[in-house]
Amino acid sequence: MDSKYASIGREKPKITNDLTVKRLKLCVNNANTKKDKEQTTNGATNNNKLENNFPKENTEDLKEARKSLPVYLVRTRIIEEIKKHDTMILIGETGSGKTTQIPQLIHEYRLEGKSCVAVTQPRRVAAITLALRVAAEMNTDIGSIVGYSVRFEDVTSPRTKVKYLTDGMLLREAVTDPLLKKYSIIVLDEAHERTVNTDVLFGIVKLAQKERNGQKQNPLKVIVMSATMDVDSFRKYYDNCPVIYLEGRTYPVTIYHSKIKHEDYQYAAICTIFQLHTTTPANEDFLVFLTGQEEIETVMSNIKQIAKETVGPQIRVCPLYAGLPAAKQLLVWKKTPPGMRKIVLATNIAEASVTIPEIRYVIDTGVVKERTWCTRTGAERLSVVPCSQAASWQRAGRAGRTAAGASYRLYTATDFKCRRQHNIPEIVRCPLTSTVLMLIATGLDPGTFPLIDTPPKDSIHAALLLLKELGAVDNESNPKLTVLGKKMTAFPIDPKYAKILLCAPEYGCLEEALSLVAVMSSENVFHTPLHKREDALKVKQKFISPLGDHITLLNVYRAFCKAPLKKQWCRENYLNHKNLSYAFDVRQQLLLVCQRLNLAVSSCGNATDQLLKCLLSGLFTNCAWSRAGGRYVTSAGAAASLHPSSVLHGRSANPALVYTELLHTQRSFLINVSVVQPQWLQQVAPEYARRCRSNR
Ligand SMILES: Nc1ncnc2c1ncn2[C@@H]1O[C@H](COP(=O)(O)OP(=O)(O)OP(=O)(O)O)[C@@H](O)[C@H]1O
Repeated sequence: MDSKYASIGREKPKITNDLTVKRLKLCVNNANTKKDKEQTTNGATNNNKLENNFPKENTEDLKEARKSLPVYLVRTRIIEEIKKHDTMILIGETGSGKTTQIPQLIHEYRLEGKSCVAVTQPRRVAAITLALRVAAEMNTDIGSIVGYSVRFEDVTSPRTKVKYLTDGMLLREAVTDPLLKKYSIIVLDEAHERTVNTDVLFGIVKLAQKERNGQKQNPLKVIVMSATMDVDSFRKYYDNCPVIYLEGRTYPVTIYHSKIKHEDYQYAAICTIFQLHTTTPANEDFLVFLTGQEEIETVMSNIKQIAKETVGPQIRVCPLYAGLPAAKQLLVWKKTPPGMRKIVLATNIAEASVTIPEIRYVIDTGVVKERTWCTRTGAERLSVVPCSQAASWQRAGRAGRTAAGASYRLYTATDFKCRRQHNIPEIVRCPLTSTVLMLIATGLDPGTFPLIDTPPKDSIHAALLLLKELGAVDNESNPKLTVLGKKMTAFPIDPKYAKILLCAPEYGCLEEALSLVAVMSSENVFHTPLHKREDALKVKQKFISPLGDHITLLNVYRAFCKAPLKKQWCRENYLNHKNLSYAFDVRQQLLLVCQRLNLAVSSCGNATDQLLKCLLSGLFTNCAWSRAGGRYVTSAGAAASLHPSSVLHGRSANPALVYTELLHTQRSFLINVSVVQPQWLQQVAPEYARRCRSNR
């Protein structure tokens, strides 16, 4: 072993028993119909205090639990290493105690001095639950010594010494404080995730450290952590910094691979759930990885249906995905009564960092929804792809945290071995407009900024061009932020959407623009169950505007706000209550930013032209022009059709449209589309109109 690689701790991890599962059989017993007495937990709470859903544990028990963690057992060695090095990489098994213990130890040994230790997380649910857990372990209120900061929510105080925050939030802090002077130690956790934000943050922190440590004033320590990261790339990036391997885990996790290849992973997941459900004790909960909200809702309704006809403990099914309001996400942590099984259906947001205490079995479908982006056309491709080996290990690591567990992989061992080892960094496959804007706002040059993996040159160029056309920067070659651009950075949303809000006072429609941007920031608000499709479409008619999807969405949102019994009203109108409530929350937050910027909040009433022009002022690059046969061509020259979900689908063609998204599946589709007048483009974005005329 390289002498730079230290190894601390106990025996090797026990996570790699490769066993195989037999062909799964669905266990349904019609003779023993059991009513699912549990009313769904979805939206069952109007209690917005997040911590109320988080189980409270006895302080003495928590102290004992801490003492058994591998990290705790070697704490003095770890502290010595942290004292010795400015930067280090720490690799430790999932559940070994990296994220909850290292920041606490730093504070116990007062290594943070007079300032604070920041611990970044790629996802908000992880940042919140970790802070709650650590506050409980330290027997302190959340928001005092231990706090968290996530988009739209800052639960910290001047006393805070250990702060969990999303990497997006730390990036936003870097805009006003590029040297991150508030922190003496920054822990970059879950480094393997390779989101755009994490990758950019690595660079920001590296530059801040170089500057601060060079001046020998207020030096900064950096600790990079993960269970499954690509150590060589990171080590090279951080100038061959030392790597500490921490061995040992608290409980073993047995891995089972499917013997056969499954054509339908949802079906295989349901079969596995019921096979385990009928053969394991009720207090052993399940965590199932799926790819998105719609899939989770389908599987959830199947489980509830099958459970009615199956012998076994009562079931509570809990969804967990990014679009779910935070208070509802935390219902996953609420304890079930004895004799009831919890089945958590989650996207990859539950893949890293989180501990859901009673989870004993992970059911890993082995897939993830991944977005890729085409620089030339602006089309996004959303596809379900096999997840990396690192992701599979992380998923398995959600079991075995408070007792021994197992992970059932619904793919074969051979399939696993053929998969890529690590995630493809998001930075090489996603649009970079927000990132480039943030870098410029922080005073950094996007062209020379140090990144672990360099994005395609085209992506940076496309981002700079768009920012120039949005009026956020003055030019593309040596970009400086304009006054408008500076205001855009105040909004935690895509610069195109921020531009819509900033232009809205000019069109007298900020009330409506806020509602529309909030709904567009949420997942689909329409709920169209397959077996009630006709009914749902009939009910939808009353909201439909002949001008298209945006005004239709606004009609839905306005009606939702007026409805006294919102949940019932949503049910009757085939609308998704969760997503509309989320939009409501987002609108409140955006309104606060608008008020801070002194924007005039007026309403255009039914003057929809004003609102659509305003929409176009942010989305002018998203225009499509009519062609023969009901087809359209976008300003960037991509041929596309209206998505069947659009209210304009099947109606006569319009000369010009504005769309929210261009999605490529088997074909290219325009999603969320409205009718605009062709001459409006010239009025709202004359420079862009001239440039794209050649494509029409
Ligand atoms: N909310 C919680 N409820 C119960 N136990 C918890 C909770 N959070 C943490 N723990 C306990 O602390 C252990 C360590 O958790 P921690 O998140 O620090 O591990 P980690 O090494 O960072 O894991 P990962 O790499 O998966 O993020 C867990 O395995 C579990 O035993």
